[in-house]
Formats: sequence, C-alpha cells, structure tokens
Amino acid sequence: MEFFLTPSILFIALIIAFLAYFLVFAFKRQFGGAKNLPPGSMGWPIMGETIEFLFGKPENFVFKRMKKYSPDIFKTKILGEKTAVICGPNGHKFLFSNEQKLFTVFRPHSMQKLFRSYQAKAPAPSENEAKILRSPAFLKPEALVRYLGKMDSITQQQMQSYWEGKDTVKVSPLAKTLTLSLACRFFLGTDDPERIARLVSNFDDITVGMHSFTLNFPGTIFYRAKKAAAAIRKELTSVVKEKRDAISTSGAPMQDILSHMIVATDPSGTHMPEAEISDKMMGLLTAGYSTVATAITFFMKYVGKRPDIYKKILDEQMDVASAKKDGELLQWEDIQKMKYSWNVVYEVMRLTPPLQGTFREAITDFTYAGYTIPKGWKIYWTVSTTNKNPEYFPNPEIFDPSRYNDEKAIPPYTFVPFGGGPRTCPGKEYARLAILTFIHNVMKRFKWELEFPNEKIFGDMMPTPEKGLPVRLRAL
Ligand code: HEM
Repeated sequence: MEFFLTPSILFIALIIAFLAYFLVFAFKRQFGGAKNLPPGSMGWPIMGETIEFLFGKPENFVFKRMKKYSPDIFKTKILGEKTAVICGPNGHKFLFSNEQKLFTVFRPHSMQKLFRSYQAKAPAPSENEAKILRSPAFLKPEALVRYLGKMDSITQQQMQSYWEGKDTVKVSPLAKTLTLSLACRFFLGTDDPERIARLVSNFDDITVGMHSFTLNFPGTIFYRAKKAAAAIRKELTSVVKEKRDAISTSGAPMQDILSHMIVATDPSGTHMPEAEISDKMMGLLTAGYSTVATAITFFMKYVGKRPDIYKKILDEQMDVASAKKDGELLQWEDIQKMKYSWNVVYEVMRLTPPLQGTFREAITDFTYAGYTIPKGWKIYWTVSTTNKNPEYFPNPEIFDPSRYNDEKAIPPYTFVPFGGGPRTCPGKEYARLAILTFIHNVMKRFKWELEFPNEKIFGDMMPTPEKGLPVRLRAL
C-alpha cells in the first residue's frame, strides 16, 4: 500500500507545485508580484481605463483617482499600457529631474505607428540630429530674433488676406492656417499656399489620431490618421527632394531646419535618408503647429468674453505700436514689453492646455511616494493634476491673468505648460513669439465679440470649438 501511494502522492504534489508556480508567475506578470504597487484600478480587460482617459475631461480623470487612491500617484491601464500617473508639483519635480536615470521617453503605440522615428525599435537620434532639433541655431531666443520680422510680416499678410474687411471670421481654422504657414516657412523654408492648404487638414487628423486605439479600418480615428500621415509624408518627401536639389545646384541659403537636416552627416559621413528626414519634419510640424493654434484660438475666446482684460492688453499693445515708425516690423525689445499679454496667454494655457502631458517608460524599478513602479511600466504626467487645483490656483475656473503678476506667487512646478527638465519643450520661445506677434496684430486692428459665447469645445488632446469659434469683428 505504502509502495503504491508514494508515487501517486508524489505525482499530485508535483502537479500542485506546478500549478502554484504557474499561478505565482501569472500573478507576477499581471500585477508585478509582491511589489508595493501604487493604488488604482487596471479597469476592463484589454481596454483598461482608456475610454475614460481619452473621452472624459482630463482633470476629472486625474482628480477622481487622486481623491480615491492617492494625491501623489495612482496606477491605471491606458492605451494598452500599465501606467503609473505621477501627480502634483512633487510628481512633476521628480519626473523632470530623473530623466534618463529612472525613465526614458515613451510614445503611445498609435504615435509609434504614425511616426516611424518614434517606434520602440527606431535608433536613438544621433547627437547631430538632436543638436539640430534643439540647436541654438533654430529654436533658441538668440536665433529667433532674426525670424521675428518675417513672422510679423507673414502675420500681417494673413490679417490682410483673411481678416480685414470681414464682418465675421472663424478663428480656429485661420489660426491653424497662420501657424502652419509660419512653421512651413521656418522649418521647411516653403511659402507655397497650396502646399500649406493640403497639409492643414491632414495635420489635424494626425494630432487627433496620436492618442487613439490602433484600430485600422475605414471609419476609425486611427485609420484617418494613418492616411493623413501617408499623405503628409508624400508631400514632405517632395519638399525634401526639391530642397536637396536647390542646395546642390545653387547652394540655397540655410535658413530653415530642413536644410540643416539635409546637409548634416553622421560620424561616418552618411546623410540622413529622405524618408527619415520627412518623418522627423512631420513630428516637428505636428508638435509646433496645433499647440500654437490652440493657444491663439482660446486667447480669442477668453478675451472676447472679458472687455476689462481686452482693454489692458490693448493699452500694452498700443504702447508698443506707438513707439514704432510706420511700417517698422516687431523687434525683440517689443516682445519684452508684452508682459501683461503673455500673462493672459499663461492663463489661457492654464484653463485650456494646448498639450495635456506625455509618457515615459521606467528603465529600472523605482520607488515614488512609498510605492514601487516596476521596470517597463509607463509613467504619465499631465498639467491637469495642478492647473485647476484650488490649492495652487484659488478659484481655478476664473480667468484671472493677474495671478502671474508676481511670479513667486505661483508655487514651483504647479504651472508647467511646456514641461520641465531636459525634455522641456524646445519650441517654447518660438511659440511665445508666434503667439505675441499674433496678439499684437489682432489688437491693433480689431475689437471682437464671440458669436456663440457658450460654444461647445470638443477633444481634449486638441481642444477645438465645435463651430470654429466665429467672431464678429469691428475695425479699430
Ligand atoms: C503653446 C505651444 C506649445 C506648448 C504648450 C508645448 C508643450 C509641450 C510639452 C508639454 C511638451 C512635452 C515635454 C515632456 O515630454 O516633458 C512638448 C514637447 C515638445 N515640443 Fe512643444 N509645445 C508648444 C509648442 C511647440 C513648438 C512651436 C514646437 C516646435 C517648434 C514644439 C516642439 C516640441 C518638441 C519637438 C517636443 C518633444 C521634445 C522631446 O521629446 O524631447 N512645441 N511641448
């Protein structure tokens, strides 16, 4: 009997051990094992909490969870990834100061599929290329000084063509045309209006599709974005070809980012392939065009409702204008005088952020606020954990640019519309110039009223007024 039972018991014990091992392994894979993970919910199978993340108000998504789980951090599953959302000013500080030590940049799968250069397997940008994108030669203030006059004259031309003499205009599409024209001029070195018109609608589809489910069949957001990316890539590849020919035949002047990318070589002397250049330019144009257009559109919306604020901006802009000779273009010193106008833009971006936040990926296990974030998890930060928090911005729903009169009154890391640390938005100064140049030109010409003061806004990733923000113009 003993002889008969022993192998059976052994066999059963083996099965139990195997099952226990399998369960522990599966549990570890799903939940990170015994680690002290942040509190939160992974939501529905596969979808996680993506629907709420994409289609609920961003501040509602984070505030609800910060209240329920922890004001510092919570876990969730969004866009197919186990994600820790790091919250509040301490979270921002921690994130901006540990770049490449604890985490590295991560783009959601939708973005990776739209931009080849964002793919996880894509080679890291070469030093040369990183220098070009963040180069003092292009996006730093000392270089932007040289662009300012041209920025002003393009803005004036657009005002003459699309705004002057009209009773009503739709701000949102005009802001997009303006910002894409500026970006095409300074990044690509092209002014061709037909080309710009072809690009506008495609860029909108990409911006919306960057944070979407990667369901690729007719009718989906992602399908539209894929088609748009292909159309833009085709257009940009022909721009690259034309520019390359111009450089080699006539030594065209290098006054745009594209020219620098074309002539730059890696350490082995190889030039970047055309397809790669057009993909990178597509990334830069996407980052730089709709964000600035959003800030301009919502400036018109908020200021259109507040004659008291309009009057203060007008006084400041008229001071600038009256100190200039007839026809003289804006200069760097003029921009420095636009302090109140920029505070208004800050308040616009606090209430309607042009960019919500971005992702990182943990490159090692690390601890934050007493919780462990396992290697490979994604980390998300968003301006929404602080922007509308009454602790930092009393009466957060009230549009009040005087909050920024004393910069010290804003607690550190609570207002970070351009991010912070090594990955701070490289286009920050460019954006400031483009927005203030627009404000100067619109204020000098018009007073305006919103046609629909309560117009519905859709889309949090690229907030857009439902009817395009029609305004009635009155020439000054
Ligand atoms: C109001 C306008 C803008 C806002 C609010 C804005 C905001 C931001 C934010 C929050 C980030 C993410 C930083 C991070 O990941 O921590 C970012 C990244 C970036 N922005 Fe902007 N941006 C604006 C305009 C621009 C413009 C005009 C350009 C181009 C000239 C630009 C180019 C970029 C690029 C290339 C990145 C990625 C940087 C990297 O990953 O290292 N942005 N921006």
